[in-house]
Amino acid sequence: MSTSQLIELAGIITRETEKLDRFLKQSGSAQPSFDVDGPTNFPKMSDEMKSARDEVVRATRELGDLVAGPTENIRWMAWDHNNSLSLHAIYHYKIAQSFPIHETATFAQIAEKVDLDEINVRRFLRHAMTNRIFKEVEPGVVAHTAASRVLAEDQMINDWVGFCVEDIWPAASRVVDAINLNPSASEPSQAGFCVANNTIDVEPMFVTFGKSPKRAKRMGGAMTSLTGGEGYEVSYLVNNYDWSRINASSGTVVDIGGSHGFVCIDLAEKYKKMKFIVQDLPKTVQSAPKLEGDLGERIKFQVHDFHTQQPVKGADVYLYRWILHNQSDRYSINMLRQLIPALKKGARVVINDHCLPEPGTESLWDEKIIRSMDLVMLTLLNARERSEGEFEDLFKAASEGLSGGFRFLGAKRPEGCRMSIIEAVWEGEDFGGIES
Ligand SMILES: C[S@@+](CC[C@H](N)C(=O)[O-])C[C@H]1O[C@@H](n2cnc3c(N)ncnc32)[C@H](O)[C@@H]1O
Repeated sequence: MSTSQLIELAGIITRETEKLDRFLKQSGSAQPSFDVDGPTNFPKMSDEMKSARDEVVRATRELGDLVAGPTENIRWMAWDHNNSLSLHAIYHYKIAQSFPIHETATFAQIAEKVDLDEINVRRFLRHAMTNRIFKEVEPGVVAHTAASRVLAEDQMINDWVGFCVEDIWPAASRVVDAINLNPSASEPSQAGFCVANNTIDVEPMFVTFGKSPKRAKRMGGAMTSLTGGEGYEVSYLVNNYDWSRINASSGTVVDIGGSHGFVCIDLAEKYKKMKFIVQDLPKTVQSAPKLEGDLGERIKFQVHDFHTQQPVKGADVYLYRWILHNQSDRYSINMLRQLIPALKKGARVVINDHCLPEPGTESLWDEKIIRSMDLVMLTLLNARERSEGEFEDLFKAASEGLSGGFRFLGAKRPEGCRMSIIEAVWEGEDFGGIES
């Protein structure tokens, strides 16, 4: 009798889990645990161990889904929002912070502390406990777990949860309405977020957040929590692009939407001859820290709206990091066109963003994260993540009607990195002029 898929998956789980277990023991690392004192993250590990861990996650999910069957899976998947609901209540009422992590509290004590009816405290927490957030150590008595401890102690995870449950979730529930109203889904002020916030055709999310320091700060923390994780380090961009070629000719990089210039600072520390212009909106440029000495000499800040014509002519690289995924195709194409009057022949446009994989080329879990990111961009801004082919299409559209134009050079994802480096070269007319 041939081995069934179930047994095959179970075999993978056993084999790969044994590898992980050996690694944890040999490295003297703590065993994973749901206990309040359990580790909050898996320890750093080699690529081989990372792939063992990925296999355990993939195979256990696949096995679980197979034995549950499609009807059950769909039935309960459609209830996923209840996870957001109990998490929202915990976030909103600061329940994780309501009693010390090594102590217990009754539902009644928590209710009094957070000023919420006991029946509601009980039902939110008993639901969250099914996700191992808190546990009931004896009837009516609650203790922390590793997960509730993270909520109690990690401000950035709290920001992430708050942004997801209070900003993204209500907006996601209005995306279909937003598309029905405006099927092209290309205007940032017509996104699901705007329907949910009564700002449709009034203003995009960033303007709404600009009026609410609390929401803006929370989104900042949420982004730091996401992009501060493994696979998002600036070092991947610094170490996986041929900057030495630009450095050799003391070339210039324009970092468009470059915030406070931290990418350019890292590049400038490694490449001593390169020069940089960091462009951003007035408020961001004004609040950028003053750079001293050599860094101050080589890194300049400039106010520039990237929807308007590029003022720095003849630079070697125009860099967009975490920029184009905030824009629909219509706006992205316009932004690339706005570069053209500044471009010299051979100038490079470098994009550092997610690049959607071909379907089925990554684990379902990794694919789900990146495809969810694409849905979130739609939800908040009518923007999108793109595949390599879709990036190429942007450059083709920006070159339309021009002789030469952009030649797409491709996308590459450095090993271990979640983002890709996407590049095109300008082969149209030389508009470089004098570098400003
Ligand atoms: C997601 S952040 C990316 C920052 C940085 N490039 C990085 O790698 O983290 C987007 C940046 O674009 C800037 N920005 C937004 N709209 C802009 C505009 N119209 N013109 C120039 N910069 C803009 C924001 O102020 C912010 O610094």
